Amino acid sequence: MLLKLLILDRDGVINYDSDAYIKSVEEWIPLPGSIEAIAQLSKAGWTVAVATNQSGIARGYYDLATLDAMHERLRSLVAEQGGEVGLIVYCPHGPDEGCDCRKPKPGMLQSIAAHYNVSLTNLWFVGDSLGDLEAAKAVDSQPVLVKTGKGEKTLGKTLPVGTLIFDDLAAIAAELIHN
Ligand SMILES: O=P(O)(O)OC[C@@H](O)[C@H]1O[C@@H](OP(=O)(O)O)[C@@H](O)[C@@H](O)[C@@H]1O
Ligand SMILES: [Mg+2]
Ligand SMILES: [Zn+2]
Repeated sequence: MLLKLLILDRDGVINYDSDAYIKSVEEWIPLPGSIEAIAQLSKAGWTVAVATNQSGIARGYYDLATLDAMHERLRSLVAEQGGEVGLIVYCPHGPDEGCDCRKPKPGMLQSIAAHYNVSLTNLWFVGDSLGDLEAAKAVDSQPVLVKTGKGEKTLGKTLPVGTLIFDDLAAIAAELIHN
């Protein structure tokens, strides 16, 4: 049976983003409807994974223990709604380190697809930044833009051909669960 896998960007898709980075669990605040959306998708048989740039680690704004605490918070909130979060992959590197995992490079998408042994082709990757969409396009996945976080600003840029656009994660969940 084909695994129903959905990959999400984190900041600006699941939780509020900030130009000052999300530096603590207290600053990590879910966007309206995002926890419920993930739980509903999970309960409908979807595996929901996360691919997130976290250059704040390289910049020294917060440490790995804090990042893990944010992700434990995400997991517990979704669990409270009866759902679960799959693999969370992050890039802790800075823009100048030349790593393979920092979006718009597709390394994190490739890692997640390999973990679940699924094809990246047409796999939906949901993000709010152009780099998210470009990462998806690079591996023939389906770029999906949400208008939350930096999404409205990203809308003004030249998007990869075929990018799907939704208001928020709740709208994506409704689309995937009911179609
Ligand atoms: O949206 P995801 O990938 O989950 O995470 C984005 C964050 O890592 C941060 O990425 C930074 O970009 P730089 O890494 O400084 O280019 C800035 O855009 C911050 O506002 C943002 O919080
Ligand atoms: Mg983002
Ligand atoms: Zn990296």
